[in-house]
Amino acid sequence: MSLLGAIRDYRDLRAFSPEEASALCGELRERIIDVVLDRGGHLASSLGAVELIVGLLRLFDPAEDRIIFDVGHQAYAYKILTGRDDVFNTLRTWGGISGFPKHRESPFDHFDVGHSSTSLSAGLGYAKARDIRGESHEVVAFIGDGALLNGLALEALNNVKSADTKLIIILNDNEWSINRKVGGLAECLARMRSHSSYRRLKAFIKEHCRNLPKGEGIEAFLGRVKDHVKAVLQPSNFFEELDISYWGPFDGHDLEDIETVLALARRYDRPVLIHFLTEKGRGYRPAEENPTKFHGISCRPDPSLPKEPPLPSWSSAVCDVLRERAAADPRVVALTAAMMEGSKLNAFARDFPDRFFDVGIAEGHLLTFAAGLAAGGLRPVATIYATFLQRAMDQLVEDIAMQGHPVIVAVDRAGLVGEDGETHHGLLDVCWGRAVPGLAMMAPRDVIDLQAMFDYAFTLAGPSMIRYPRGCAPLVVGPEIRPDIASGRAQCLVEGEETLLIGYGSTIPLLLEAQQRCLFLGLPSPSVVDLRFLKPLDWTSLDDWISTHRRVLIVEEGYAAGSIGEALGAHIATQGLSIDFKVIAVADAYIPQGTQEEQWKSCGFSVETLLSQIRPCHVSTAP
Ligand SMILES: Cc1ncc(C[n+]2csc(CCOP(=O)(O)OP(=O)(O)O)c2C)c(N)n1
Ligand SMILES: CC(=O)[C@@H](O)[C@H](O)COP(=O)(O)O
Ligand SMILES: [Mg+2]
Repeated sequence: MSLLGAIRDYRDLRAFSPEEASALCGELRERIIDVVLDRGGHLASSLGAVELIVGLLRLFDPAEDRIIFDVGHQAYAYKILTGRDDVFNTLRTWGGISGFPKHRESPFDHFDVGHSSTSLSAGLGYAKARDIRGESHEVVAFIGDGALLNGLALEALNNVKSADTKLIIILNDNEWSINRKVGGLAECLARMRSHSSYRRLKAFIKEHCRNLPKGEGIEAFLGRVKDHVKAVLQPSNFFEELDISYWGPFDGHDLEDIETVLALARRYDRPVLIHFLTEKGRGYRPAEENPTKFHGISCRPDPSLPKEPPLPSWSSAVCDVLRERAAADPRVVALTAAMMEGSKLNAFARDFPDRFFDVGIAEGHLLTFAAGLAAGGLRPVATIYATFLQRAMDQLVEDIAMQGHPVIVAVDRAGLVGEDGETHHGLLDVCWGRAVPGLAMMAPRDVIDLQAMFDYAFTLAGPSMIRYPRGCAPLVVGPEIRPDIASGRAQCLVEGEETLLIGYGSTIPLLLEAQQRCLFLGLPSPSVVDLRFLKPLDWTSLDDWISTHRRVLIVEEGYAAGSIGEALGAHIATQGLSIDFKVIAVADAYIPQGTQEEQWKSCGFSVETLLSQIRPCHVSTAP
């Protein structure tokens, strides 16, 4: 029987010999590789963290101690070892387990994650709560070298001293974010990787740990560590300056090293950061060689499905537009917050290296930096996933919109995103964006409108937001001829009767499909309208269209609360119109992982749901 198969409980790990523990790491890697190549997921990060997780579970007890992951995309081995091996093959599927820690999934997942750089703040909170409640468990925050460079993590580091509590920080340094990590602090960390004084400190800790007497002597030893730290640290260490003991760097794949130092950390009474060096993708050659490609991979394509020539993704269509604009206008610059790969900006970065900025995982900074670039006379396009825009709403309001800076915020992954699940959906940008004075908001249904909207946004003197979903961008949807985008007009794609179907962006193909199905079923054809502009809304056209229909259905890939539908409903009510009105949007809930299709269906984005709304109207008019 395999070692993994023999484990009934993570506590069994403690009885493993060092050889068995290290063999177990090999088995965990095989399991992760098998499932993730099939299901998709965050392969490279999880492979790199296996020994650290095994070490943690041999030294700490998550039933008592709190282990908090950052982003949570590296925690697959933890899931497997804390009772989820038998369901691990349901990873990221509808009804299966999440790709991220979830406290509702397991009592050993102490903090839900997905967005980065929260582990230190949450860890400090847990630690302080422990102190105030007079408890004595350990709190461990596990953070990657990319996530550590985010403002939130730095704020937490700054707070460690005044919080005056013990926190163990595991820094999992694999030298990568999704792409290479960037910035001055990244370089500072890189220097620590090789600085000889840190190596001497490591040698000191290892040597003394081995001979550390149990119980007695620990305080004296720790005093010596402190003195030694002072003696060897030249130049000053960023973490030590913040009053956080820095230990390392250690080999994050050497279980003996890991366990030695974790054992010491348990007995230490101060906040400590332990710097481990790991290899992203460890144990799977393609991922070791290309950690960016294997950071996150999709599920294996179904071989029974016909292979259609792939359409460009929305992200690459945007990159094409930006390259074209940048070639024509030297003021155009493009920005990302650590998502160059996902936002498909590689070609822009290659063609315009001086006009491309990856600011690291720093969404707030991204938007204020863009505001400064615009104020300085450039035409910045800040690309950002809708979910991560949540981190920067303040900057969108205060630094961009309120001051009227002509920044284009290109909102990628707007809507339901599939397998990453609830932490990664972009369902709030419309409700919030709509409320921001002075912000123009658009949503293209195809590449033609995408180009037109960017062209138009570049002519504006103020800020704009263009939202598009995860997935492929259709080249043309509906009529190719359309109202000039500068008119701000919505477009009626199909003139029908009785029912008016309204949508924008991703929901337009669905509305057209429903309209076609009505024709097929012999029902009256509904009208179909694409809003194109979410702010300002084209009220004049809408009033005309609404007044000639008996039923209005608006379908939006965003939360219903604060939706365009909500505004439309209020408008219809104030006009005192007697019209059947319904909003199909995402209900007041978090939508779990699954395919985008499954999530769409669960939210009522299906032809069947639309037909069920359209039919009663028809039935009521039947003789
Ligand atoms: C707020 C936020 N911005 C961006 C991301 C996307 N993202 C997920 S993992 C990651 C890289 C994290 O690097 P690191 O912490 O070093 O972990 P590694 O993948 O190297 O293990 C990024 C940018 C995110 N999850 N949250
Ligand atoms: C963990 C994380 O936040 C990213 O890796 C995210 O999963 C990327 O999503 P896409 O696959 O949509 O680029
Ligand atoms: Mg990293």
